Amino acid sequence: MCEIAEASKYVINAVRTGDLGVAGTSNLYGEEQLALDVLSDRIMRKRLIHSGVVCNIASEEMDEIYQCQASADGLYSVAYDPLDGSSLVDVNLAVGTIVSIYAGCDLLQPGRNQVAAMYILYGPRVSLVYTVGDGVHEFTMNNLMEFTLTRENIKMAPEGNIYAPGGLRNKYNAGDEKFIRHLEAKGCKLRYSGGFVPDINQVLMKGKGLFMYPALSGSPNGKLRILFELNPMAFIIEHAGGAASNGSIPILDIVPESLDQRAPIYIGCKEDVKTATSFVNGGKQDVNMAGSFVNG
Ligand SMILES: O=P(O)(O)OC[C@H]1O[C@](O)(COP(=O)(O)O)[C@@H](O)[C@@H]1O
Ligand SMILES: [Mg+2]
Ligand SMILES: [Mg+2]
Repeated sequence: MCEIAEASKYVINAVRTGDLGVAGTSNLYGEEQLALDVLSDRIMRKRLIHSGVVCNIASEEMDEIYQCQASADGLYSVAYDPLDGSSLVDVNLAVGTIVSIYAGCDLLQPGRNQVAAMYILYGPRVSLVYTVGDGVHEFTMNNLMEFTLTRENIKMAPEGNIYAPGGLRNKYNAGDEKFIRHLEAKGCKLRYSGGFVPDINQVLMKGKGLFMYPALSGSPNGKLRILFELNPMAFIIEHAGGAASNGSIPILDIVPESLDQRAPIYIGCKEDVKTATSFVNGGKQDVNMAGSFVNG
């Protein structure tokens, strides 16, 4: 984890001053890679190899698992998104690195088996949030580029009034649309940046609210990736007292079958996630066209 923290210093340097162009290659999702995606991936991989404690690595920007060492003895495997939200760098919005860590060599395990998860947020300040299953803690980078502890044992309220909804709303299914109307009728504030790391960080640090990226028409599994994005964030949010669901089961209980598997997600305060899933599953509440809601 210290090696990852070190790597983030090079990633933030690349974000601040690096080439904003495309790399001319595409990743395993067929998405065009930016030069910054490729560089951040290389920085992370190099540090993880250098750590000497990693056997397998998988990343959003690599086509297959990279084996650092063959033996699993006392070693860890790491899945990561080196530069989440990279298409926001050119408009100077916040981006981040997301990391998931397992003991041994197997990366296709339910997220609940993670031994640690962390993210680094490159915003106006650089912060690092992690859990090893014993509380969620935040470090902030100081002017010497050292991380100092700024918040310990971060906890979320049972429900909140912020929502961050991803995906085109005209592609939402009826349950998700009703849920959004329910939030609007309740007076919740829309706060969506388009970067998963800052959007999750906001919900976690304010301690209230929910992020969702639901199934869309034509994309039944939404957009976000289980291994590189959803599992680490779900692990952190659950350890802060929140919840994360794909609409039916906890994200952390999904057994992944492939590296590139995606899932819909509702993540944040426990009660908010519960309400979201009840709407998605055609629950009790209904909202009329004017936006006020009625029980039915
Ligand atoms: O542009 P949309 O559809 O709102 O999607 C936003 C989501 O896509 C992402 O940018 C995907 O991540 P990458 O930049 O790593 O591809 C997330 O950070 C964010 O939550
Ligand atoms: Mg990503
Ligand atoms: Mg990415």
